[in-house]
Amino acid sequence: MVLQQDPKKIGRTDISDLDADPVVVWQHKHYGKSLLIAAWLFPMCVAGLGWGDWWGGLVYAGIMRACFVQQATFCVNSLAHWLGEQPFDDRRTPRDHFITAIVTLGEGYHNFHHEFPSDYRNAISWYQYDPTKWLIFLLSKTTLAYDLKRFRHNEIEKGRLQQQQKALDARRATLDWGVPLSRLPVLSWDEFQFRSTSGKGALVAIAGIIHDVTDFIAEHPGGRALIKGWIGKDATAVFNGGVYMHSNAAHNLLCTMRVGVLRGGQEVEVWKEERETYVKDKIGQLITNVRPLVATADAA
Ligand code: HEM
Repeated sequence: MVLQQDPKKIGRTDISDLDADPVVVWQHKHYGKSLLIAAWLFPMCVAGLGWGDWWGGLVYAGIMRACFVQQATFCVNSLAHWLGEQPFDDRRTPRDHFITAIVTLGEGYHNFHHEFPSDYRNAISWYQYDPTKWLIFLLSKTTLAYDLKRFRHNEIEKGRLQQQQKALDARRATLDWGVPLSRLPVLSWDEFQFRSTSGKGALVAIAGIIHDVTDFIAEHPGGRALIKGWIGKDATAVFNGGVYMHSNAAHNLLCTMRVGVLRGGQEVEVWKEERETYVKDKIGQLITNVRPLVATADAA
């Protein structure tokens, strides 16, 4: 910011969008004059015409700029890396924060700017304080159209959703979802049945996963008999609507009882038989009467 850079060394940036924008081109051409008017003459006239204090306005404008605006601008490189969140990408350091935005006239929503550097905005939501966004939106339709074309709403939403997903994943990791499938032993169907009958736990297979329900039999809201009747068997269908469509909470509870995975996936015993679980469709073909399975394994 304080040294004259050699463009040959640092390379050039494509500013065709800015060149195409009459407002930006006008401001660039009349930079010195607009600076004098906006930074000095305008505050001087407000104080002079309003209260007859011409010098006061001038001094105030100078002090404000020296003490506040210029210092505040550098908050982008300090506060913005310290306060707030990173709603678009957490690999880059700048963060979004309302306080920093107020101090820096909108620059505090810097995380967006780093993710989409060619978009002129810092903040994108209407309620976020970014005067540049409002000004350019009002004055220059061309810049807006150019940027929106390149950085579609879709891409911005993806970034937002990813961050929300990360936050959810972090919360999710604090809860017990049972032993991950990858760490469970793989058992054959015969092994599963042998263990169930030889007193090595009350095992029930559901959706290809073996669960030890020993401690839960007495607590089962559907009664002991129903759950006991499925020890050593595949209860996928009955658990998922064949007898009772269990809630998400029941699926989550089930996950905490996992002890193994069935080799070859699930054996849906009920579906092998032609029982009342099958109904005929309009053209007379047999279709299953059981509602679609809830992916129990997904809970992990
Ligand atoms: C194997 C592990 C099982 C677990 C962890 C389990 C868990 C639960 C839970 C938590 C409920 C309360 C309602 C809900 O949250 O959906 C429930 C209700 C029920 N369960 Fe199970 N269940 C299991 C197996 C079974 C089996 C194999 C059957 C049937 C063959 C069955 C039949 C029922 C019925 C009929 C109810 C409803 C009780 C009522 O509302 O009066 N459950 N179960």
